[in-house]
Amino acid sequence: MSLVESGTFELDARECPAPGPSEVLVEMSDVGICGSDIHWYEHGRMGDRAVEEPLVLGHESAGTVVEVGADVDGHAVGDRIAIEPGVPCGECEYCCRGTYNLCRDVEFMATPGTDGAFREYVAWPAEYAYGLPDAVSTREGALCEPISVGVHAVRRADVGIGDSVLVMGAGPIGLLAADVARAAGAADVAVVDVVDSKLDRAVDRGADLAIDGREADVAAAVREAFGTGVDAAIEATGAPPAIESVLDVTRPDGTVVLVGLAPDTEVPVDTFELVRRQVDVRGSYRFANTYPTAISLIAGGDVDAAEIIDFDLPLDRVSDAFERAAEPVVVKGMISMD
Ligand SMILES: NC(=O)C1=CN([C@@H]2O[C@H](COP(=O)(O)OP(=O)(O)OC[C@H]3O[C@@H](n4cnc5c(N)ncnc54)[C@H](O)[C@@H]3O)[C@@H](O)[C@H]2O)C=CC1
Ligand SMILES: CC(=O)[C@H](N)C(=O)O
Repeated sequence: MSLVESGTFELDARECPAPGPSEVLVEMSDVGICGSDIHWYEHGRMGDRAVEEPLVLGHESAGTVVEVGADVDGHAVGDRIAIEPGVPCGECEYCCRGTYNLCRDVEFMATPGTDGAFREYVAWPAEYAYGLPDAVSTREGALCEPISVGVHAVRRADVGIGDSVLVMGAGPIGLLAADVARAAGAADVAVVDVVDSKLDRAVDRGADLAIDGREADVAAAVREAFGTGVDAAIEATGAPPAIESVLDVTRPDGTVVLVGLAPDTEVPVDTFELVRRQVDVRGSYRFANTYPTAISLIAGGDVDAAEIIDFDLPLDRVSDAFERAAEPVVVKGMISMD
């Protein structure tokens, strides 16, 4: 199923790909709809990149191996796997350092030039396919991708035992990052959002404090609850007012990790305050070396991946699914390929 222009998907018949020697052929079963898929669907472009050829969307995916390339070890036909959607060049400075999320030549699913996972079969490098244990369904395994964004952000935030953490935004990234922060040892987790049902959901999932960003002065609410501020804050909205206020919620020597992405986001920054309070402000881009951790977090019950899913629809209802996934109350929509 390809996006041919903004708002239009078309079913196109393609040959089943043949896996290369180091690839596995995967029959897809579950694919999540990410905010970036919705952005491509609604606008047909992102920044300076546009959909000029039909593009298969979907990069949160899992399925079953149906064929293995001649050189593949460690995967067999019948294995259920989650697919890591970015394949880096493996040769640049960042790949060599292990921060392959920063590779400039990465081929990332569902971006122009690299088809995504809303299709029956995907041939993918075995190195970026991860076996799922019995305790993890393919539906949950597909969500290793947004969980990985959370794992990377929590690592960037250096969250440790006993820490207090604020997560701005209770979308999929925020809710999953909150679970990951708890698993990393956070003793107190506060979540901010501007949608009632999402605040309720954060509390149901274990947040100690839910702050309504429409009503509260977030920094004042944080200080009331946590004294001089939280140890770490993770921004997962991309909304300028939230970005502005997240810079003011940590204690002196705290860490703010910016995950939220929105084109052309500019916010006023009081650098004097950031310097005086010695705040670390860090970006967090995609993820590297996170899939095994994401799988263990689901298997161990630390991250409730299934709970964030609001609906599953079949591939032939992909347009309905995208319209529904874009509703502000929806956290995660999935396409079920079976
Ligand atoms: N850095 C990276 O590698 C990645 C960044 N992202 C970005 O992270 C952000 C979060 O992703 P999703 O959870 O998928 O997005 P989402 O749009 O589903 O969730 C954002 C949440 O923020 C809430 N929100 C909006 N304005 C707010 C405000 N002023 N205060 C508090 N909450 C507010 C919304 O109600 C929503 O629940 C997006 O900007 C996305 O583009 C997503 C994946 C990877
Ligand atoms: C990592 C992501 O999920 C993001 N949507 C992206 O395309 O970078």
